[in-house]
Amino acid sequence: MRWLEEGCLELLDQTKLPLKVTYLKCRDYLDVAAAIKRLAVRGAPAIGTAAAYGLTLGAMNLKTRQKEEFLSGVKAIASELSATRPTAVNLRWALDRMIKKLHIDDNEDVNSLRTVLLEEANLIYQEDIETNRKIGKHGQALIPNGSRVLTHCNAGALATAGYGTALGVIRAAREAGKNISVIADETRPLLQGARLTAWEMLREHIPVTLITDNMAGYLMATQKVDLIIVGADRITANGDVANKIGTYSLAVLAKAHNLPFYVAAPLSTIDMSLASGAEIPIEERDHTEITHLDGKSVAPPGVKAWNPAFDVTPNHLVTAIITERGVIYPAYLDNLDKIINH
Ligand SMILES: CSC[C@H]1O[C@H](OP(=O)(O)O)[C@H](O)[C@@H]1O
Repeated sequence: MRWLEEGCLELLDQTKLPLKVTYLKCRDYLDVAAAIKRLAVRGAPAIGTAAAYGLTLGAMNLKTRQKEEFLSGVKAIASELSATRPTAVNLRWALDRMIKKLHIDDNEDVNSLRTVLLEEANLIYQEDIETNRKIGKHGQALIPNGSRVLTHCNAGALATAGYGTALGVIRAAREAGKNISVIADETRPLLQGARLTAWEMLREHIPVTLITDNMAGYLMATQKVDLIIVGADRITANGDVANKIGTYSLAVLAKAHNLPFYVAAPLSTIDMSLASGAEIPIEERDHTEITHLDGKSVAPPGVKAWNPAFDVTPNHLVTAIITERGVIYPAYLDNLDKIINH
């Protein structure tokens, strides 16, 4: 994504990848909200960053010059953007951070507040890339040379402002000269692994092998993988992890096969207000994402389908959480508060 000087947000339309590289020009917050809802932009940090720019666009299009009216208008837009997807906490984190910027200096007029919002959105964007590089630096130390790394969904540059979280660790390991290969779960139903992770890796000549989700167990049983690394959409105070549906199954399999299971995520993904994963709102999406493939029905008409977009991996199945501040091991999670707030 990039902010264009004429005052619009340009988004790579991820629903069209890998076959088409096309861009959306968002000129109002409603364009961004629609893009988030249909996963044209997706991935916890990416939707937070896009929402920050969406709020900026909304504020620019508010006609009022009256400050109180402007502030309540911006807050209403933030609520609409926040409601687009319930699970990734980065969406709310980014919007809350933007709103907080509007109360610092009461002498600001509406126009200067618009500038404050754009500057904060740019900061969120730049910091996310820096954060991902730090996650990569800490995480690559855990990846032995020659590792075959299984990942799920897409936690790459496409899911962030750039560089990626789980794929950022892979990028950092390769930048450190390690010979790393990737195995990508296709990640039904929306195929983020097949369409997006494979695309990112191939573009950078990082060896990648695509598998269907139901092959992961046999891959581990036949010793064709050395470790698993995934992203996250929300991590609770006890270290439970919400991530793309299918992550929990991988974590159970990793435990059964005694393989390391790493989660790479920025601290903005950690929600200390929730004690455990049972409290995480899990997005349920339209059943046609399951019954149809590329617009064509693959199931008998009228069949019911259950389509939770995420699941929750309990902390005891997580080997470590890799953040920009370092690696957190579940056994020390009671220090999470100190790590986040030190
Ligand atoms: C870097 S966090 C990416 C995270 O978000 C994805 O979900 P979605 O594609 O529905 O936005 C998936 O859970 C990834 O791990």
